[in-house]
Order: sequence, then structure tokens, then C-alpha cells
Amino acid sequence: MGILEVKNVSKNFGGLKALNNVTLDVRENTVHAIIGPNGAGKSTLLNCLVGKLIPDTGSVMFDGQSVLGRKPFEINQMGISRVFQTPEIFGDLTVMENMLIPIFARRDGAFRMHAIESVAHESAVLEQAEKMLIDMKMIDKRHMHAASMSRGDKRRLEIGMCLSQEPRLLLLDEPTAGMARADTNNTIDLLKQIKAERDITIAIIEHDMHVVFSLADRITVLAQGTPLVEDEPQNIRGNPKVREAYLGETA
Ligand SMILES: Nc1ncnc2c1ncn2[C@@H]1O[C@H](COP(=O)(O)OP(=O)(O)OP(=O)(O)O)[C@@H](O)[C@H]1O
Repeated sequence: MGILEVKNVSKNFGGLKALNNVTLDVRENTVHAIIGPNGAGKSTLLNCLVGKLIPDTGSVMFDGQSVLGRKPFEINQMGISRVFQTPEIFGDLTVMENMLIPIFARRDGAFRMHAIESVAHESAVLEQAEKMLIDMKMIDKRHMHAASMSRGDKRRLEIGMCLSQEPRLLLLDEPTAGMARADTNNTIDLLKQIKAERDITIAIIEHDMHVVFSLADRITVLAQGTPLVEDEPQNIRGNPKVREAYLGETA
């Protein structure tokens, strides 16, 4: 049994079958990559997991409970946290201020800007934010404005902000898109660290095969809205069906 169980999910846009009977199990405490050529349905699937889209048919269960029909914030409260392609951080705020936002939001149910102004009196919140910045190896950057950091550090901060919500499932949507190699390698190292140190399941959509093969325990290949194959990385690499789906792309 997986912590996330997708069964017979289909989603049409007009006449287009973006997802066609997708079944997929993500096992607890693994990194599960979902790969596939452009237009394969990866983002559509992710959107069905977080309540941004409702499938036409099928079921999506997280830890035995259906996520379908729930709003994104309710799914987040169930323990699913999503990291977007473009980092969702506040560039005008410092690294520390950014980190405080999800911690206040989790404690108070909502975040209000004036919470940051009175944070000096909130030792528990400050301690939690500091601890996460230490874990993320960003404590020395706490006073920097988030906008001035490298893409890799912005991603690091955003992942830390997601982790402060203590999710059981972290969904990563192309976390290294547009990154230089050094930032990509940094992000791989961070995700390896998270995998080793935390009780967490990670599902990742990624085009960069170096990232996929560095991290994944299992890989599902989607093509034209249908799972083509699901297996361990060593069995995916040389799979002729996968090579065919990519039409010459490196898999
Ligand atoms: N809101 C929408 N309305 C209409 N068609 C859509 C919509 N969203 C996605 N599609 C179509 O559904 C198909 C699957 O798209 P999706 O974005 O899920 O693929 P993907 O695998 O994430 O692609 P990429 O790797 O390029 O991001 C594509 O043909 C896309 O054009």
C-alpha cells in the first residue's frame, strides 16, 4: 500500500485526454519520480493531487483518505506540501522573515504581516525558524533579502518553508528548472539530506535525468496521459519503451 494511491484517474480538456486511466502508488518514505515527454500529463496529474484540478474519473487517496473535492489548503493540512516551478518566496523580505511566514500560518491558521513585527516576543516561533534555517544550512543568510539570493538558495529557502509545515508528502514540480549546474547539484544534495534525515515521502516531476537518477527510488514514465512503465531507476534507463516515448531524448 502506498501513502499516495492514484487509481484510474482520467482528465479531459475538451477532446484532449490529458490523463487516461492513470494508476500509481507512491510508497511511504521513498522518492518517486514522474517523468515523461512534454505534454505527457505530469503537471495535470500533480494538479489533481493538490486540489487544483478535479479528475473526471478515478480516486486519489492520501494515507487512506480521499483528497478529491478538498480545497488546496485542506489538502495541505492533510500533510501534502507542494514546491512550485518558480520559487514562491517574498523577495522583499529577509530569509528569516520568509521562514517565519509558514510557521505563523501553521500556528495561527493564517498569516498576518504584523505578526513579523512582534516576533521578538515569540521565542518559540523564532527558535523553530532558526532551527529550520540551520537544517537548511542558511542561518548565515538569515538577514539577506530573499530576492538577492541565487536560484539554488531561493529553492532551498522555499523547501525549508514547506518542511516547516511538517508535511508527510512533499511534491516537487521541476525543482531545478532553469538552474545552473552548481545550483542543481546543491538542490540534489539538499534533497538527499532531507531524504536521509526526515520521515518524508517525496514525489518529483523533473526533466533533468541527472536529478531523477540521483534521487529516485522508483520512476513512473507517463506518455500521452498513460503510465508507460513504473520501475526502479536501473530498469528504466535502458527500457526500449521509454526510449521510444522520448523519441531520442536521453532517458
Ligand atoms: N488547462 C488546460 N486546458 C487545456 N489543455 C490543457 C490544460 N492543461 C494542460 N493541457 C494539455 O494537456 C496535456 C498535458 O499537459 P501537461 O501540462 O499536464 O503535460 P506535462 O507532462 O506537464 O508537460 P511539460 O513537461 O511540457 O510541462 C497537454 O497536451 C496540454 O496542452
